[in-house]
Amino acid sequence: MTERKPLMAGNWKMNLNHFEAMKHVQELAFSLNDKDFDAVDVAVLVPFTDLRSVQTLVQGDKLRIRYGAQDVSEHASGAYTGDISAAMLGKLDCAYVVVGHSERRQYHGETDALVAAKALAALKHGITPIVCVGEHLDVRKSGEHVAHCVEQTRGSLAGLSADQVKASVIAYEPVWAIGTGEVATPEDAQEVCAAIRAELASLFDESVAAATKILYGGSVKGANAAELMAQADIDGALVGGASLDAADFTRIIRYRDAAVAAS
Ligand SMILES: O=C(CO)COP(=O)(O)O
Repeated sequence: MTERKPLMAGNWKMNLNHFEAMKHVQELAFSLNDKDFDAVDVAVLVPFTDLRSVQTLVQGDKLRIRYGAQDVSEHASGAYTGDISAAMLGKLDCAYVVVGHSERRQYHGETDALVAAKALAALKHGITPIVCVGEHLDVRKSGEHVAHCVEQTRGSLAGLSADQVKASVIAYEPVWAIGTGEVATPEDAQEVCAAIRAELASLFDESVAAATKILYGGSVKGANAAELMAQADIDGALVGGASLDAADFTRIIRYRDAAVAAS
C-alpha cells in the first residue's frame, strides 16, 4: 500500500498579475475545506511577481494552500540579470518550484544537467523541486517514449542523493498533451510513471521509489482526474489551464467525489 499523499499543483504559467492572483487564491480557499486539505496537498505555482502577495494572503489568513515558483536559478547569487535564486524563493517561504518544465526546455534551451542543478539549488533551501520530464509527439510515435522519459529522469536527477530525490516530486508531462486538450490515456500515463518509479528503484532502492511522488500533467481537468488518479503510480497532477478556474481546480482536488459518483 502506498502512503504517498496526493499533490494537486496548479501551474499558472504566465497568467494572473498579483491582484488577480490574490482574488484567485481567495476564491480557491473559499471553495476548499479542511477535509480537502487532509486528503490532498494543494499548491499554486505562480509568476514571480505574485509570490509576495500570495505569501501575505496565505500566511495572513492561515490558508492551507501551498505555493511556489515556476523556475529558479541554478546559481546562488551574482551577475545573472533577470534570474531569481533559491535563497530568494526560500525567503518567501515557497514550498515548491517547478524545474525543467517542457516550455523552459523548449523556449530557453534547458538541458537535463541544468535542470538537475536547479533541483539541487532548490533542495539546498528546503524547497521541493517539481522536476518535469516528458516526450514530444515524434518520440511517442516512434515508440521510444518510455526510454526517453527514463533517460530524462536520470539526467534531471543527476547528483541528487537518495534523500534529495525523496524530497523531490517528479512530473511526467507528455509535451503533446500540454494545453492541447489531448490527455494521455490513464494507461499511457501509468506506463511512463511506473517506468520512472522502477528507474528510481534501480538508481537508488525501493524505499526511494516508494516515497517519491510522481505526478501526471497534460490537459488534466475535473472530468478526467479520477481515472488518472486511479492508476497505481500517479500521485497527483500538475495542472495548467484548468488550475486557472477555481471551480475546475476544486473538482480535480475532489477527484474522489467523481470516482464515487461514477461507481
Ligand atoms: O504544462 C502543464 C502543467 O505544467 C499542463 O498544462 P495543461 O493542463 O494546460 O495542459
